[in-house]
Order: sequence, then C-alpha cells, then structure tokens
Amino acid sequence: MSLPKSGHLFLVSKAIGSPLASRNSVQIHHRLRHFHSPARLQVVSPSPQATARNSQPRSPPIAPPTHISSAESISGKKAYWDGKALYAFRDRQFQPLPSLWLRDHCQCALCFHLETKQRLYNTFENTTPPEIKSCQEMNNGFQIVWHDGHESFYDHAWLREQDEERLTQIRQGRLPNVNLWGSNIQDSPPQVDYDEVMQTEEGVKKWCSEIRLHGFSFVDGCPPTPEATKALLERISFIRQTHYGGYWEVLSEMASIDTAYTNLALEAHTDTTYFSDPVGLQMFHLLSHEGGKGGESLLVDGAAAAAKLFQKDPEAYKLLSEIAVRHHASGDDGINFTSYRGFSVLEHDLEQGHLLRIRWNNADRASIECPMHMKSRWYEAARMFNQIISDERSQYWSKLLPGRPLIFDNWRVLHGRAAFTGRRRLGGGYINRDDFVSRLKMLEYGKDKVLAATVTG
Ligand SMILES: C[N+](C)(C)CCCC[C@H](N)C(=O)O
Ligand SMILES: O=C(O)CCC(=O)C(=O)O
Repeated sequence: MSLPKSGHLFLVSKAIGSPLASRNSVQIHHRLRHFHSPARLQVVSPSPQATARNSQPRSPPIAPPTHISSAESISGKKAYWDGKALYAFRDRQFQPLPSLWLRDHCQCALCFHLETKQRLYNTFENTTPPEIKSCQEMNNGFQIVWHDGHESFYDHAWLREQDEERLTQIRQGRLPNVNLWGSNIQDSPPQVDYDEVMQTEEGVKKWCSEIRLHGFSFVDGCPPTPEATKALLERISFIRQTHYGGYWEVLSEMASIDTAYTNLALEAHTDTTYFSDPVGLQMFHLLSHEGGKGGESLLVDGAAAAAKLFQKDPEAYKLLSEIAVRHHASGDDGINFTSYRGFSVLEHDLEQGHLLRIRWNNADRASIECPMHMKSRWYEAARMFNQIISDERSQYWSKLLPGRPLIFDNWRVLHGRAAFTGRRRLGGGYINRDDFVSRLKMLEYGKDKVLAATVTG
C-alpha cells in the first residue's frame, strides 16, 4: 500500500479513501502544499552572535529557503482602480479585490477599534454585498465611498502585495535564520546574563532571540532559589499552570506519578505530548544535588534531527508527518490526559510547509493512529528518527549547575537525563508557546510591524 505520492496530507476523509483513513474517522482532509525540508528552518546567514559563538564550522545549511518573493513583486507594484474594481497585486498577478473583503477591512474608527485593534464592523449584518459608489486615488492610497455613504481609506502600504513568507515569519515570530546544531554546540552553548535579563527589555530580547535561534539558552548568575527561578521565567510571561503545578520542583520522590520524579534515566523526549497544546518553553534550574552523582542533562535539536531524516529518507519523514500518534498522562490519581485528536511527530505549517512542532515521547506514547497494516511503516520511520536523536553527534550532554538555569523550546528541542543517585532538587516551569512567541515578536519586530502583519486580509 503506497502512501499518497502527491505530498498532500490527507488527515482522513472517507470520500478520499486515503490509505491513512481510519474506518470511522470523519475529519476533513487538508491539502498540504509540498513538504519543505526542515531546511526552511535553515540558516542562510548565521546571526553575528551565532557566528561568533560557534567558532566551529557549523554543518552547512541544508538548503536556503526555496522561495523568497522577488523584490519587484512586493515593492513597486501599486494597486489601481479600473472604474469598476480596485485591483492589487496578489499571488503574482493583479486581481480585483472583492468589495465585501475590502469593506470588511475598513480601518476607520467606526469599523476598527483603534486601541484594541478589533473589528467593530458587523461583517454579516447586511445580506446585500457593499457596492463601491466612488473610488479616488490619493497620493498614498485609495478613498472609497460606499453605496451607503460610508467612506474607507486603503493605503498603498496595506494594499501592496504582502510577502506571505515574510508575513508568516513575523506572525509566527520566526527569525530569518535559525542555527540547527549537533554535539558541536557544546563548544559554546548560548547563554545570557541574569542581571541583564532581569533589569532590561534588551536583555529579555537577547534571551528570547537566543532561544529562537538555537532552541535553548542558559542564564548565568541566577540565585539558586525557587523565587529567583520563578521571577526569571516571568520575565518572558506568566508561568503555565498544569497538573504538575505552576513553578514545580522535581525530586526523586513521586510528587507526581511519572518517571521524571524518579532517579531513572530518561531518553530524549518532548514534554506534555498528551496535551492538545504542548508546553512551549521549559526551564530547568538545578537547585541542589547532594550525596550522589549522575543526572546529566541531554538536549537534542529536533529540527536538526528532522532535517537529517528528510535527507536520509523523505518517505520516512512523510510518514512521521502524516500518521497521527496519541500520547497520555495517566499516573496521577483521577487523571487521564490525552489530546483531542492524535498529532503526527512532525507537524508543518499548512501554508508554508515549515516544520512547526516536534512531538516525541516514547514513554508517553499511547496509540499510532493508522490501519494495522501501516503500523510497521510507522515503526520503521520512527526507528530512523530515534537513531538520529540517539547518535552522539546529535546529542549535547551537560551537567546543570545551581545558578545556571536552562530554558528550551519544547516544540523543537528534545531533552533527557542520565540516571542519578542521591538527593537532586530541580526547579522549573513551563511557558505557553503563544505567550513566548508574542513576547519575542514584539521585542524583535515591534508593535507596528507585528500588527501590520496581523490583520492583513
Ligand atoms: C517537568 N515536570 C517534572 C514538571 C513534568 C515532567 C513531565 C513528564 C511527562 N512524562 C512529560 O513528558 O510530559
Ligand atoms: O530531571 C531532569 O533533569 C529532567 C526531567 C525531565 O525530563 C522532565 O521533567 O521532563
């Protein structure tokens, strides 16, 4: 049984009869444009900080982003009025802008709350589509008078073709370059200064940028206390509350019925794969480790591992991108967490094809959501991915230290732990992904650019 060759992602649809469709599922199918190798995460030109830091020659980018809108298509082309419709350059051609779409995007103070940035216009109140009574080009845009007398202004900057790649980059808080790494990151792991983070917005920007570029960062000089750890996390955003609590401590006593609360080794994994929305950032701060040894921490760049899998076996990559898997948390009394549906190990942006999230936890995995005859194909692909993340060239082992908390992107970076003895006290907390991305993009791009990339039509 071959998978759809077209690169389309059919989640399930009886009508389509996708080989992945399970008998009784009735979700919609998504037509996924082409998968882009995680190379789209690739660094085209590493940031100066990354270059300085990684004195070692980094593994060359697998491939630069495949399409960057040509300058002409997003710069000079202006909209025009042909007497009947307002035309703008979209999808590499001039096309008429639908009247309802234009009216819906009026940004006057009656239609758009200038402070909350919310729509006030009741888009669906009228059944008859709005008609343009007149349209006049001004020096920086078009003034439209509607049939009901309402007036709207659309400036050239807003009408100019928006580069979807650039818009998505800003919306998702993606930086133009990320540093995919392997064991070589040990030579100069990303780190920022605690005082700078605690006292300046620039320090938080630098911290968030390091996390976005490398998937993790250490913070030097943090007092080894729960209070300082919590306050540090809150410089990014409020701490995400889960059944483990808000700020939590991991001791090798079963505070929560989970192997994390033991002294066992933990293989590389991402956390909370059983939540519909896995936690975004995770912080570990080793507060103390007495009377024992071990407990070294493992990090693996999941994006780099995915890129290697894509290079090694695109079919395996596709399987891990298309077959949904469910996870669970059932240790604590009275709970059984599992997401509202299964999710694939490798999740992509359905428009741009970017790799967005890695969900990998062999201990918490509950079900592979595909017909029985497909299961072995998933295991083959998963084994390949596991080989890559288990390869020492992919692994960065370090010994956490009191005063040097680690934070990492749980949607990209896998983490693990060596077995240990003695009494080990690890503090930490989670941050929602959306809260991190909001904080990052406001710092990185600023409010105007972010808002301009938000309500864009
Ligand atoms: C980090 N903290 C100890 C609070 C929770 C650990 C969660 C462990 C769980 N198996 C998972 O992977 O989500
Ligand atoms: O104890 C550690 O170092 C990490 C524990 C862990 O992997 C987790 O809590 O998910």
